[in-house]
Order: sequence, then structure tokens, then C-alpha cells
Amino acid sequence: ATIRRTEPTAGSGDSARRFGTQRVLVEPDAASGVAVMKFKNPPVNSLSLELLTEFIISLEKLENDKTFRGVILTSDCPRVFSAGLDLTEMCGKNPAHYAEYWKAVQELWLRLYLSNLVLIAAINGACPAGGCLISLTCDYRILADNPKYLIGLNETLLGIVAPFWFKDTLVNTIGHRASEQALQLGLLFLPAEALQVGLVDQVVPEDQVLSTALSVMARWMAIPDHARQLTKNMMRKTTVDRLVKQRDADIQNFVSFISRDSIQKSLQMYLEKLKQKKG
Ligand SMILES: CC/C=C/CC(=O)SCCNC(=O)CCNC(=O)[C@H](O)C(C)(C)COP(=O)(O)OP(=O)(O)OC[C@H]1O[C@@H](n2cnc3c(N)ncnc32)[C@H](O)[C@@H]1OP(=O)(O)O
Repeated sequence: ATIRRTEPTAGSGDSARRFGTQRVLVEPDAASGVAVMKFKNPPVNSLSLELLTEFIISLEKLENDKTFRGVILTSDCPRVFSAGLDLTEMCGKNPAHYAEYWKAVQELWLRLYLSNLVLIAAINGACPAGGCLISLTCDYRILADNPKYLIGLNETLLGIVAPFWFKDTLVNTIGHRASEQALQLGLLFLPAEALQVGLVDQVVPEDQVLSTALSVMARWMAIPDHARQLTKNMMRKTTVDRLVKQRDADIQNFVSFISRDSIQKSLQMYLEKLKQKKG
């Protein structure tokens, strides 16, 4: 994927010069040191291999540019933050593809979870599974107050199992008992429930998600970077190391699990159900 620059928005000078790739729009504001990163993979921002790759490239570009200290993750697609991992990447393919895909999923989580940037999820749509995982890697989560915008790790509803590092990320956020129940039941929480269980930090009216994220960002950026980054690392490194130490084994586990006929069947059925839903 190539990083493309687009024209600055009117009257905003260089600091609003946007860049990004086909599926990840980046709206940087050098003056504030904050960039807004928008997923743009219609219709539901499913995390395809291309989107994962472009996401990693854009994140790395922002992390390497010392102008930026904070990134707000949000969606350019209406009603959906992200539908999670792209199911078409996990069924009907071959083991080599599953391995390549899973490596990219690991890579994105590793980079987000230990990022030195302040990451705030401005969740402006449905946020199941992999979309929920991305929001969990952030330092703070704001969810639009819309009963259609459910959030949670619902993998068991598809007949699959969230890997241990998805589980660890959820446990680090809402605790062990709440995670145990949420993961086994594949719970998708309403905004008020998500707030109550601690899955999100704030629920605000839909048209205030981005402005709220910007004001929360200002609060986080008022903390000296180095102290905040060392503290974040202290909180999260043990969790990250658990995957780093066994990345290849994790890939092999995923490939053998997802390749099972029974799993392939349930994924196909689930995709069919999604398509019938519209019929
Ligand atoms: C061990 C592996 C761990 C996995 C973690 C994962 O992330 S697995 C993925 C789990 N994701 C889900 O369960 C979410 C499924 N999608 C939905 O619930 C709805 O699509 C959603 C996000 C609520 C949006 O609903 P809406 O009514 O707006 O869209 P619709 O369902 O009609 O979908 C539009 C088209 O997108 C296709 N699609 C939806 N989700 C995915 C997906 N995750 N991967 C691939 N494709 C997806 C859907 O089939 C529709 O396709 P179309 O050809 O237009 O009919």
C-alpha cells in the first residue's frame, strides 16, 4: 500500500494536510499533535489483510513522526466501527493464507497494545470481535449512545474461540469473572451495559463522540510523554510478552484450528446467515 497525500482541508493550512492509504484515512493536526485515523473499508470495515497492512503502515508513519503524540481511531463507514476480522480471509482459503493473515492480526495487536502514542477509540458504530479487540488496545474508549452499536468479543457465537491474547486484553480491561462470562457467552453489550462492565469508559450522544475524544486526548497529552509511556509499558508488557514468546506456535494453533472442517462449516454458515439477514 502506498501512503497518499491529499489536499489540506480549506482554511486549515499545512497542519490539516491529510494522508493515508485507500482503506485508512489519516487526518493529522500537527498544531495539536493529534491525528484522526479513520477506517474506510466499506461496507463494514472488515479487517481484511489489505486493511490490516495499511493500518500498520499508517500507524508506523505516525509513530515515527515525533509531531504526533496521540491518535484517535474511528470509522469512516456509517453505523459500523469495524465488523472484526474479515471472515472471507478465514474460510475457503489455504493454510499458507491463514498463516499470513493471522501474522498480520498479531502484528496489529502487538503494535497497538504497546504503542507509545496515546490511543483513543472513538467508537461510532457496531464493534464486535476484532473491532472490539482494536478498541481494547486503546488507552480510552468512547462509544456512541446508539442501541444498534453493540460491542463485545462474540467469537463463540460463530463457533470459534478468541485466542489467549484477545482474552488477556479483555481481562486487563473488565476483569476475570466478567471476561469469563462475556467470552463464553459471546456477549455483545449495549452501550449502557458496556459502560457498566467497564468495556468502554464513556457513552456519549453520537454527534459528540469525536469532540469528546479530542477533549479526553488533551487530558492524556498533558501528562509528560516519557512517564506515561513507561507506565503503559509496565502495565502491558507481560501480556504482550506472552504472545511474543510464542508467536509461531500461536499461528500454527490458529491455522490448524481454523482449517478444521467443522470450523470451516460454521464460518460458512455464519457468513450465509449474514447475507440472508438482508434478504
Ligand atoms: C479466532 C478468530 C477470531 C476472530 C475474531 C473476529 O473478528 S471473527 C469476525 C466476527 N464478526 C462478527 O461476528 C460481525 C459480523 N457482522 C455483523 O454482525 C454485521 O455485519 C454488522 C457489523 C453489525 C453490520 O451490520 P449491517 O446490517 O450494517 O451489515 P451486514 O450485516 O448486512 O453486512 C454487510 C456486508 O458485509 C459482510 N460482512 C459483515 N461482517 C463481516 C465480516 N466480519 N467479515 C466479512 N464480511 C462481513 C456481510 O456478509 C455483508 O455482505 P454482502 O455481500 O453485502 O451481503
